[in-house]
Amino acid sequence: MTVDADPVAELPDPRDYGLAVVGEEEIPAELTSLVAEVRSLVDAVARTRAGAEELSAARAAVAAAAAQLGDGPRHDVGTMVRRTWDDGRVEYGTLTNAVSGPTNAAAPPLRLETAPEGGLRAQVRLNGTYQGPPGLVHGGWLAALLDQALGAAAVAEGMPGLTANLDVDYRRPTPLNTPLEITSRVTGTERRKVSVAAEIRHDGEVTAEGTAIMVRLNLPGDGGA
Ligand SMILES: CCCCCCCCCC(=O)SCCNC(=O)CCNC(=O)[C@H](O)C(C)(C)COP(=O)(O)OP(=O)(O)OC[C@H]1O[C@@H](n2cnc3c(N)ncnc32)[C@H](O)[C@@H]1OP(=O)(O)O
Repeated sequence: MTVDADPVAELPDPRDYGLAVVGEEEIPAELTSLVAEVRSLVDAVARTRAGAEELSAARAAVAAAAAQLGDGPRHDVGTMVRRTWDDGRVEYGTLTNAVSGPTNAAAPPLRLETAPEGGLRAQVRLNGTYQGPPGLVHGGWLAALLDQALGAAAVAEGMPGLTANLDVDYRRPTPLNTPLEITSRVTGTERRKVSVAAEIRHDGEVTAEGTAIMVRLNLPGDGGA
């Protein structure tokens, strides 16, 4: 595929588009650990065999926690989180992104990093709440993980866009509760189309792989058509 679209030199500040922005470093450590607790709680609730008394006590404790946070201040839906990479690059994602939002307890604990060989990589372990077939990750979640990694690869190259097309191949069953490696990279650009590829591996073997066309957002000063 021809490469005829340059990445934008600097991504615009979402605040210029009316979106609130929170710096990743501003997320309190207490919130990060609360999110981790809630993820464990959801898994525990999904598989508990506790008796009625314990369940009632747990429900009351959860209701108390919900009441404590329920009336407090909240970020607006659409709030962006700003991430500053070691080399000074800045990128934005949604704070409560369904697949990697750092404050979203319903999202897997996915954090993509720059890979030494180019593109992005992450290690993630999916608990029982991501289950499809017995002991295996649900294919919809695998597609979601690939979509996120694919989109983030384009963002990391300065070419944020929306997924126009996503192809997923499931090569092998993907187990729960074990480390999975996710990799992604840009493979080409053509006008506003950014081609991206990603894989999920377990024990070094590809269990799922995907390709996508991300259509770049029309941003001021970019090289897109
Ligand atoms: C750190 C943070 C990381 C964040 C990562 C986020 C990852 C998550 C990504 C998502 O989940 S995005 C949400 C799911 N996707 C959407 O909601 C997109 C919905 N679709 C649209 O909004 C529009 O269809 C779209 C923006 C994709 C394209 O509409 P446009 O009017 O802007 O573009 P246009 O139709 O002019 O097409 C531009 C080029 O893309 C091509 N194209 C459009 N749709 C296509 C398609 N489906 N398949 C292949 N190519 C496609 C089209 O042929 C054309 O190619 P050429 O330059 O060669 O002429």
